[in-house]
Amino acid sequence: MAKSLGHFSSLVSFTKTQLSRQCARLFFRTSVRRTVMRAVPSILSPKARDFSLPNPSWGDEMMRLYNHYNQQGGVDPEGGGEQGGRWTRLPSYNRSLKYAIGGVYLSKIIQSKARLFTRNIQQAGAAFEYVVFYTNDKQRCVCVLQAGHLLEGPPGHVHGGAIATMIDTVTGSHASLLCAPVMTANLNVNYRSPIPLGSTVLIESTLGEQEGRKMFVSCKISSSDGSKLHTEATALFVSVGVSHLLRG
Ligand SMILES: CCCCC/C=C\C/C=C\C/C=C\C/C=C\CCCC(=O)SCCNC(=O)CCNC(=O)[C@H](O)C(C)(C)COP(=O)(O)OP(=O)(O)OC[C@H]1O[C@@H](n2cnc3c(N)ncnc32)[C@H](O)[C@@H]1OP(=O)(O)O
Repeated sequence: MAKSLGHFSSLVSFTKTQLSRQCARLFFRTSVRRTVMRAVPSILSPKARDFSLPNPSWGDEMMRLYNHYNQQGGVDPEGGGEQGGRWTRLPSYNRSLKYAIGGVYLSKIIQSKARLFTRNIQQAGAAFEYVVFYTNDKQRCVCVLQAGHLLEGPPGHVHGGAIATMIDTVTGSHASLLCAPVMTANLNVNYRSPIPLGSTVLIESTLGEQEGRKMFVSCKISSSDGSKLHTEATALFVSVGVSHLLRG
């Protein structure tokens, strides 16, 4: 009896040692993994950051318009609600290719360090803060843009190149919704009135004619209350094969 008890207690202490070793190993592995994950979250994080969600840099006007379009069944303030006027938010990542279906391998082949131009400034609110919504029928898109202080052109106002960038981005995203991948073949911009730095504006994109691979899109930028027209533009997008992107 005493012998079998001794056997039992040595078995327990052996199991305890094994368990504590395993726990220590597990703890070590977990804490190492946690440290690595903390150190390089952008590489290992399984979840991509969606830049079109609110962040603390968004001002009252940006938030008001975001909430307006984001509400389920939110309708166009200009009354286009019946014609596909429900708005859906378009997620936005800084690696559009990587997060497209089948794009993860292409993004490695093309350029692993590539980041979307409008989403690569670290400081929230410093440059392009924007969110794009599209209608059910995908005929229209609206973008709410808050233009940060790094986008200055004429003193106190937004740079024309930054405005053209946003027009290209919104109309390009719009064309991509219907036929990705696309490339801008032509962009015409008429600057009607300057956009104050720091202001929130609306960029509206409307799909025009579609002829084979060609998609014509028109666009206007107005003040957030719609009272002032800032910019008008037309764009032509041509849908391309993936091989066109690989050719360089
Ligand atoms: C799995 C992959 C997924 C990838 C996509 C993933 C995600 C996308 C999602 C979101 C994207 C996010 C944000 C979007 C942000 C920004 C968008 C930015 C887009 C750009 O910033 S992009 C850079 C600037 N862009 C270029 O760097 C283009 C250089 N260029 C070329 O690459 C070629 O030039 C091309 C492809 C345009 C055409 O070349 P091509 O050989 O394919 O076709 P071709 O020449 O035959 O033209 C076909 C028909 O278009 C007519 N046509 C052509 N060009 C014209 C012009 N300028 N004016 C009037 N008509 C024109 C022709 O007259 C003919 O018309 P027709 O058929 O009637 O004869």
